[in-house]
Amino acid sequence: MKIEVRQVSHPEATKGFDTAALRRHFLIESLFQPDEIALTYSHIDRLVVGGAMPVSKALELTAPKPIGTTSFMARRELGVVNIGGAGRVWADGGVHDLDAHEALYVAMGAGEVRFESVDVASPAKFYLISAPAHARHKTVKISRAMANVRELGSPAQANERTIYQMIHPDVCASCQLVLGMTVLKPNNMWNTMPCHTHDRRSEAYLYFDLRADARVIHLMGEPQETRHLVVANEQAILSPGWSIHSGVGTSNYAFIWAMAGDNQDFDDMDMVPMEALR
Ligand SMILES: O=C(O)C(=O)C[C@H](O)C(=O)CO
Ligand SMILES: [Zn+2]
Repeated sequence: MKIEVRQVSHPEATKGFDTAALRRHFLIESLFQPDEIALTYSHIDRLVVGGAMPVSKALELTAPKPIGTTSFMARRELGVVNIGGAGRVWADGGVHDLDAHEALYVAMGAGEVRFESVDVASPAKFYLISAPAHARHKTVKISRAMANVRELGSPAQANERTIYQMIHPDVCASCQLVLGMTVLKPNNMWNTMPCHTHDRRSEAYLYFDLRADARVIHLMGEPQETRHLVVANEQAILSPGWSIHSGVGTSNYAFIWAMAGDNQDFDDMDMVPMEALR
């Protein structure tokens, strides 16, 4: 298992970052490595973001030093979304089969967590996102059918998309984590525009189902001081509370968003008027 620690960047420092520094601080380029769990520990809301890609063996989620407890789940909750072939997750004493686009909420105190692919020829790719937790809820599998569905956007704004809220107070209880998947309708390229910030919560995006030769131009930064990251398929971005998080693809794509912080209110956003963006 690998883990990289990223410190918090102040918005005033971020203004002076060149492309390489912006990418080093805010972009996670390689989450899915065969037979590896690759994690990034970010000090924004102590989010742990990563991927587990079991191929020839099962992979166990252990607790390296930055986690600070004897087991990973001792004082944390975990969201898992499979974006690959069929897979299985052992957690909380049970086995949970996860097909593509299915999610699992793993409760604090779940004990050992292990990941396995059903078919070596089509390995599972488990996206992982974890936040500190203070209470034990239920470990629950969330299919797309169980998600809270929100339709947003319009063809005229090239942003028609479906939001599947999966770890959300209307679907399952969690301490901090709120997680979902947004799927752009064909020929619609913009996500989260008009854009917003929410200083009460940090967020992470994992872009996926993007063609290998396509990119998402992800917009970040304070609304009056925007920067961009050029993002490839299966790469993730970290979005501190002060930053907008929006993107436009050169081709169709989907993404998984996840948040943690002071509240779980999806609609608690500070919308940025278009004329304020710089
Ligand atoms: O398509 C969107 O808009 C989103 O998915 C927005 C994210 O869910 C978000 O930023 C929630 O705060
Ligand atoms: Zn947001």
